[in-house]
Amino acid sequence: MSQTITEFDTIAAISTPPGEGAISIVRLSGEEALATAERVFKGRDLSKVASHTINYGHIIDPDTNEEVDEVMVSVMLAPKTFTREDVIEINCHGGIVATNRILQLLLSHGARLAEPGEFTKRAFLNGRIDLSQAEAVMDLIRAKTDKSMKVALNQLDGDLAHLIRNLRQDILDVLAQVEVNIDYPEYDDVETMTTRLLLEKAKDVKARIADLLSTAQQGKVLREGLATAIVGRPNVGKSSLLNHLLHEDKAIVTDVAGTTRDVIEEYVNVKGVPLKLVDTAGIHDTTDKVEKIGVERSKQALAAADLVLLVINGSEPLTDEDRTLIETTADSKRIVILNKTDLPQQVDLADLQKLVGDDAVIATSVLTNAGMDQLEDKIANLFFGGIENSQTTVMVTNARHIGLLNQASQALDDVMSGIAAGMPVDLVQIDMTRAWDLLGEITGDSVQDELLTQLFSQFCLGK
Ligand SMILES: Nc1nc2c(c(=O)[nH]1)N(C=O)[C@@H](CNc1ccc(C(=O)N[C@@H](CCC(=O)O)C(=O)O)cc1)CN2
Ligand SMILES: Nc1nc2c(ncn2[C@@H]2O[C@H](COP(=O)(O)OP(=O)(O)OP(=O)(O)O)[C@@H](O)[C@H]2O)c(=O)[nH]1
Ligand SMILES: [Mg+2]
Repeated sequence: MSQTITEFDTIAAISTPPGEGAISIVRLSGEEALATAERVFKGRDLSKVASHTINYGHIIDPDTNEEVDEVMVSVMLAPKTFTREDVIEINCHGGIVATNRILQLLLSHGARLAEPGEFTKRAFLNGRIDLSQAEAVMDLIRAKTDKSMKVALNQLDGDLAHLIRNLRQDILDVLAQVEVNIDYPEYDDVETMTTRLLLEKAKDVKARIADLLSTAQQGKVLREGLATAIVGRPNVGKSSLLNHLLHEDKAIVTDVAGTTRDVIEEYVNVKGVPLKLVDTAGIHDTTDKVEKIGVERSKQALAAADLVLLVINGSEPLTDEDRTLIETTADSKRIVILNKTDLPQQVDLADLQKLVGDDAVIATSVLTNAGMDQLEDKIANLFFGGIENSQTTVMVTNARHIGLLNQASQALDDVMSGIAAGMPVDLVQIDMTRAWDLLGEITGDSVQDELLTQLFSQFCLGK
């Protein structure tokens, strides 16, 4: 589909964030991009300048002759452009008014407002990038850590696409071989030979898909952040811990129990692991109306968490509430933190270890910093075994890709069980072809229009 020549109208959008800034970019793409820009630009004759040049001049409203802004205009002619179409970028003074007026002028002189992601969609439809690369553009913009940016960048460079293409090619090769065997049988046992070929390839491709899927858990965390709930009784130091991990005094900390009344959410980068950190109101029985709602929300955050940091105050004896929390979080991935170890201790570390079970307890003092580094290491190791240093660069980070890989793996299982059950080769072929199709949806080689529309609609405007 990426090879078909399609006619596109000329689109325009503001490609920089809305609001005040030093410079804003209004971007145009399509056959009429140059002509549209020329209608509102006074300066050098843009139709005569070399491609890939930037040109000083003014934007003038041709209907009123009014000067709108002083600008620099980049002229990039097809095909060596972001969309493979003619692209014009107007670099204007940042600020909402001038930028919007320029966009409006372009819209009334030949361009249409781009849909979100439409520039990137064109890069895909015109064959410059595949679908996984287009999706990587968005991941790159939303990346929260160096590592997640690197993974997205590799995907943008086509690493995942390359891997998927290899898998598809291998399947195609074996399907072609099967056809030949069926059409020109050279041996009597051609059926056995052919099923063996299919079986071996199904096993091989399935194993390679499994490798990719094994990166998915990490990949998803890199993309979305690990939902981490800090829970514990009131006043144990939850908000202090959040502030410490953030390196910022975000949450209010006081010695009054019940200080945090609502759930606070912040992204932090702990040794390369992006955490979506949720500070919660201390969980306990309360009659205070506001606090009660906070406690309910804490319980919800707890239920939604990928990781629980359960904080216990070592300077006070364990209470029933502590014990209940230890019990209710037992099935979650959790780290138990024995805090306030700078004060005289009322909780014995060894006893607590025993009570908690397998999980190591980390003794900390947010006040003196003791144990904090150990805690950060533990969080990082729990999920990645030190992903920051890992060499894996091809990672599956995208829920759509994960779903398709799982389905393809299932189709390969069907190939194998079909063969085991002695199904005729042409039926087995169908499952093998299905695996090939499903993998093609990742790269967009076989993909439905609605899916494209839905995917690109999640993009930023002007991207
Ligand atoms: N001003 C500006 N900055 C930008 C972008 C943009 O569109 N405009 N980009 C938008 O995301 C990113 C850069 N990405 C780009 C990717 C490909 C091509 C491009 O023209 N590719 C051609 C030719 C490459 C070449 O000259 O060798 C191609 O691949 O055929 C341009 C930008 C980030 N910075
Ligand atoms: N000595 C000592 N005090 C601490 C430590 N961590 C927190 N505190 C103090 O304990 C008090 C409560 O801390 P917060 O972080 O507000 O506790 P919280 O768990 O968020 O409390 P609520 O929001 O009320 O549930 C504050 O006075 C903190 O300064 C610690 O490690 N040692
Ligand atoms: Mg608090």
